[in-house]
Amino acid sequence: MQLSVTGIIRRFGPVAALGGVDLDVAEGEFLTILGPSGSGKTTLLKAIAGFEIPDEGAVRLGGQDVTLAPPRSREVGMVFQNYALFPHMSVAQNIAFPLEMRRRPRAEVRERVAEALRLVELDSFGDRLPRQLSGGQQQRVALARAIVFNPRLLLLDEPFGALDRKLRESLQLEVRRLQRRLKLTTLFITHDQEEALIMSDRIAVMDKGRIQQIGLPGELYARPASRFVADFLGESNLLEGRARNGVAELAGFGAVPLPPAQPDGKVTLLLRPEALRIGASTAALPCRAEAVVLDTVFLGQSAKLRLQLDGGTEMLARLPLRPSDPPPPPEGSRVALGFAPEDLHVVPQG
Ligand SMILES: Nc1ncnc2c1ncn2[C@@H]1O[C@H](COP(=O)(O)OP(=O)(O)OP(=O)(O)O)[C@@H](O)[C@H]1O
Repeated sequence: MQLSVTGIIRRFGPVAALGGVDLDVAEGEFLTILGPSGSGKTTLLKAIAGFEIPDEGAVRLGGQDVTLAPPRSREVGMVFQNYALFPHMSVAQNIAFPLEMRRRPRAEVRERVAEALRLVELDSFGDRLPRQLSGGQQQRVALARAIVFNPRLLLLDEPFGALDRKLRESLQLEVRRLQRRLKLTTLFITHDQEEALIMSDRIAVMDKGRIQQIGLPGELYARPASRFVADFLGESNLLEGRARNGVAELAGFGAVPLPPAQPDGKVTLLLRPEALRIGASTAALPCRAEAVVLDTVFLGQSAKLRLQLDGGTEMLARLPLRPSDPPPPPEGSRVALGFAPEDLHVVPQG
């Protein structure tokens, strides 16, 4: 169901955990709130779930104002990082709990629990206790419990935080598949930018109690609206320079052409590490410099290089590697670097 948050403010003493948040999540959309620790993500989720009453602003679900409604009445499913299953109840009893609370008839409970178990692929685990399951399985039970009553909205607060990488990745895909299939409006919280890029229809980047930018993952990555977003989402080279007559003077690279209509004055330019090329392939590029390799990290399908330009500026490059490619240049070697000016993004000042 459509969720709309308008002008939410929540203060704790002198701290404004939320400093005026506006957010619309469309029906069936998977929206991620991405932000560093302390940016206000959990406080926002609590205000939406009904565990925090905001000082100002409103929360609407399907057009209905629920700002002051008790959590139970909102019909919202939630999954947290620490599974929060009832340890003395079986898996099936855990999943049945929200239905029992709603006093659903026994036959319906049985049917819905079986269906939820099937959806999270734990059909044969109904009689086990939570402690007899792995972390990933427990989190799937928590998910089944959150969706078994057909919630109007699903809230996920760092649900994979305690899991190892492989398990995280398979659960990310599983949750996404399930969410699409059930067309569940979902708000997902993470501080992991890679997870946000993998899972989301849209991402809202939060900092200091405010949404700094909201958009499609590709849009935020390619055209961040501020230095903070450029830095927080993905790896970045942020180059400072001065623009004059459509050209910026950049240390090491010389005059670099800027996009049309760029006013004169200070500019911050974003160049993603994968846009920086090194070695022979730079010969035909209009923006070139020389650098020393400070270190090289081999990552399997790519290598990450930290480079230092002659003027002292450090840059990051990411080189895609095929199995037949020669090894990347080692530490201490001198290399040519270059990029195409169309790969630059001018980061708005402010
Ligand atoms: N009950 C509270 N009392 C006082 N301050 C609080 C309370 N809850 C949150 N805060 C403060 O509000 C700010 C936002 O906290 P919040 O938990 O929403 O951040 P977060 O983005 O979810 O962080 P994390 O990723 O670490 O969970 C922080 O500065 C926090 O210290």
